[in-house]
Amino acid sequence: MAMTMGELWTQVGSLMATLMFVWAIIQQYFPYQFRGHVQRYAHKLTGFLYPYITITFPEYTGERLRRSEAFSAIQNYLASRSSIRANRMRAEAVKDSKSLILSMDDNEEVIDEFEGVQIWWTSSKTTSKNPSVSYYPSNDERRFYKLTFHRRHRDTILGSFINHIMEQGKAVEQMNRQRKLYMNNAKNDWGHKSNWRHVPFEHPANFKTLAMDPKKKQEIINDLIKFKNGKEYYEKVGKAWKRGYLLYGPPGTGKSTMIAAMANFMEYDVYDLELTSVKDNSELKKLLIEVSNKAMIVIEDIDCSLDLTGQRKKKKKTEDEEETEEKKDPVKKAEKEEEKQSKVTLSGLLNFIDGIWSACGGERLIIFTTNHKEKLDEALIRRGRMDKHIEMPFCGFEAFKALSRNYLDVEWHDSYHKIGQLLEEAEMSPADVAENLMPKYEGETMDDCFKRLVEALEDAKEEAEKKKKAEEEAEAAKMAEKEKEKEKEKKSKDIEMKSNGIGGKEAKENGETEKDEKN
Ligand SMILES: Nc1ncnc2c1ncn2[C@@H]1O[C@H](COP(=O)(O)OP(=O)(O)OP(=O)(O)O)[C@@H](O)[C@H]1O
Ligand SMILES: [Mg+2]
Repeated sequence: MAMTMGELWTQVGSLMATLMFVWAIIQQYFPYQFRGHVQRYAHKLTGFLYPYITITFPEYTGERLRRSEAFSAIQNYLASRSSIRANRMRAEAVKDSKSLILSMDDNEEVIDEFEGVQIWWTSSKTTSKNPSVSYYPSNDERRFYKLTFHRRHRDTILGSFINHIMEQGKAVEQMNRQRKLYMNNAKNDWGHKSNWRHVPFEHPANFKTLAMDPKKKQEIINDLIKFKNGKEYYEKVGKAWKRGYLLYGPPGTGKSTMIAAMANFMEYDVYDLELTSVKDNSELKKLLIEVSNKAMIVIEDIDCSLDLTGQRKKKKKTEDEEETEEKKDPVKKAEKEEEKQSKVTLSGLLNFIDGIWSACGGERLIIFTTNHKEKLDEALIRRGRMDKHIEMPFCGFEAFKALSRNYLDVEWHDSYHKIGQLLEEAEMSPADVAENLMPKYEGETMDDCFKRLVEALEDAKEEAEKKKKAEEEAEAAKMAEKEKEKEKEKKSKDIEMKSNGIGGKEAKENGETEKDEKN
């Protein structure tokens, strides 16, 4: 019967112990010069008797005893391999991980397989005999994983298996990682080493509950997947691995919700950049350098962030007017102060998006949102900077259906036809539709919610009609005014021409008399 690995080890282990004991005695009697030769022969003999290779991965490495990346990767890799779970496991809360990591307990052994090659993993620990005082908790207890395989598979293991476990382990770590929402520190926020502060990112938005045209949604999902898997492609075409999205549309149409859904889908950290808190272009650059890979940099309401458009301040107010306004509204005053202090320019921002520094690090999405796309500088949103422009429109019928599925768990209702028609005529944001669909008190029925929505849509329709009528009237008045102006201009031109005509004749006559006199 074939010997199991455990039995083989027991036998080989006792043989090795005997050999080591004999070797320890022998080396006492050998002169120093011969000891190297004897050691070499001893290793050869061991290799002959024990055809397995072992690799040890200690938990802490280096002088400062940092937790080894390889150890963590193996821990995650083994935890993800359900087929090779050990009987005794230990659960650990690892820093930045959103769930407990289960790994095999000390002195456990599991069998793994890679490309038909059998591999043995053991987890052990050594305890130092001279415990010393240290800041590092595991200084006297060193854990390690040991990988054992037959020496005939050396190339497979060293060539591809080690890379495979590192990649797999890191991917699992990425999935288990507690994602973070970063925000840039205000200039006067002293005492922070980093320019970013963070909190756990726990937004529940996802593409399933995001209400929008399904085709458009799928297109965005496909675009994101292509980007995520596009490392080689970006390398091939010589482009930095980043992509810009511009989300535009009226308030409450789901731009911020879309950002959260994207971040959850991609499993990226989110860096919410408040441009008004950035002192100048060089501070902006510093912030960029600190952004990690697999991240999403978001600048919300880009048209309001800074005077990047040159058009934002529509009407110049007099200093007196501004002063009285600021006195009345302290928030406005604070905003004004911030604006005065921030010297980030359009070119600084363009550099931030696709300057040479933006390529330091990969797999990043840059997202801008705005309610007024037309106000933005063309250079800021051209393809290459903002590669994909996504319009978030008022609520359409498909988006409404998704919202009623989310909020009321319903696929169809008698009022759907009417609501569909009203949505075409009235302009209502998904935020308003959702608010009307949400039950307001215990026992409020689905019918009540739909009734409320129909009423709200009818009001909105009326409002939209009024607005349209007012706009048409204003347009007509403007046209009439223009016509009047034209008429007035024409009249004054006619008068001018008439008077010029007479004047011209006189001038001609005068000119001729002058000529005659000369002759
Ligand atoms: N398309 C949508 N799908 C699902 N929920 C939505 C959608 N649009 C809006 N909502 C709901 O309305 C609320 C407001 O939406 P959100 O903050 O995403 O709008 P916005 O477009 O970012 O608005 P603003 O331009 O004012 O920042 C969200 O909390 C969300 O619940
Ligand atoms: Mg928003």
